[in-house]
Amino acid sequence: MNDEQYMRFALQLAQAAVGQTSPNPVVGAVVVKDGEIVGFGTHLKAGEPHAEVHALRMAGEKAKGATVYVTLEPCSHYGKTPPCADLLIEKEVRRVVVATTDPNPLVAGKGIAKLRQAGIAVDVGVLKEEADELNEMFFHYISTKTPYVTLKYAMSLDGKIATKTGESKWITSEEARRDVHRYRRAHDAILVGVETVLADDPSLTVRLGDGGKNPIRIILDTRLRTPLEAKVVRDGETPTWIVVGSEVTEAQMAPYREKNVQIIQMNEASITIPSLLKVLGEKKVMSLFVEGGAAVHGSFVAAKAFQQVIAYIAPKFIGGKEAPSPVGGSGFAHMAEVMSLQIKQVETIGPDIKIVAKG
Ligand SMILES: Nc1c(/N=C/[C@H](O)[C@H](O)[C@H](O)COP(=O)(O)O)[nH]c(=O)[nH]c1=O
Ligand SMILES: Nc1c(N[C@@H]2O[C@H](COP(=O)(O)O)[C@@H](O)[C@H]2O)[nH]c(=O)[nH]c1=O
Ligand SMILES: [Zn+2]
Repeated sequence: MNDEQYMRFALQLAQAAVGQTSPNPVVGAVVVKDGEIVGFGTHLKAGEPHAEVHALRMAGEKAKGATVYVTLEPCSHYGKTPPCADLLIEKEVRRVVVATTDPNPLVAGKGIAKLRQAGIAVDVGVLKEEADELNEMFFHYISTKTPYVTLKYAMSLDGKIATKTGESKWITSEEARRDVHRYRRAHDAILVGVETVLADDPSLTVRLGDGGKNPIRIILDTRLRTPLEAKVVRDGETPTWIVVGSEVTEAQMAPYREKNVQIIQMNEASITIPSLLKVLGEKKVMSLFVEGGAAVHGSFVAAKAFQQVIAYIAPKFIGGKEAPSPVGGSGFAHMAEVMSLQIKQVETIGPDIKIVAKG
């Protein structure tokens, strides 16, 4: 096997933990000695050992003089765990192959420098694109301190997200909805507007597909209109945060606090997206899955405050001038102002189409 094949294995190991390591990145590591894989590991959970620690522990004595493949630059700082660069030096590995550097200001090239100062050969950039893609949410968060934002909507072939009477169950198939739940699991938080809560009474949990942890549920609700009997308030499945404007009174909030709902009060009468993202970033929300509805998507698009869009299109016609389309709000008046995206992926899921676009 060559460098790329060993790194591909390390990437697969990292991929296995996607959605479970926040606020840390996913990382995989493989130890090779005389053409034989003698150790491998992945970072499973923030605060637990890093990928390199698991791989070197498994390699034991064979780590000496070995080559180590790791999908992210070995850390060089004392976070919740000791630095991996020091461990690699202590185990006297001969060579380290790194897919991509770590933009975390605490690391950012220091890990590689430390290894080279200790006389260890370091090569950087093997399968860099794949490694960057794997941690694009972490990299965005660690460099902007605001969550990586994914917008998601499901619409009919004629561009409607509900009928004119507000019905929307279901537009897309079970398979497409299962795919959505995998995105819910991979994000720290899921966000909808109070109109969606009033129309669908959604639970916003990860139920279909292969399980995984529930994201925090965030409801944009300027005047606190979320019903107390809504599932997101009373099901206790996962934390619910309701974001309200500055006019909401303590008396209005009290009944929600009693139900362990966290209220985030902005210091503006209306909620602006940039200030919301700043507050969520401070609360260590690294990634945000915005599931609509139209008004909420409208505010994120107007602020151009998202990194990717996942659109599901069902082969159905809903029709009707009043039936809502995915992005509401005031919209751009002129073509010169509209936002251009890049299509990254087009695939069919059951009877539906899925399109991934990047801002
Ligand atoms: N109506 C559809 C969607 N509707 C998405 C809504 O925002 C809301 O999340 C739904 O009511 C799902 O709620 P729950 O969390 O499953 O209880 N999303 C989809 O992907 N397809 C559809 O057909
Ligand atoms: N998960 C991971 C790394 N994560 C890096 O270390 C930081 C977390 O450090 P700590 O708080 O000690 O867990 C995280 O922000 C990221 O920069 N580094 C690695 O060498 N290998 C790993 O497996
Ligand atoms: Zn580390």
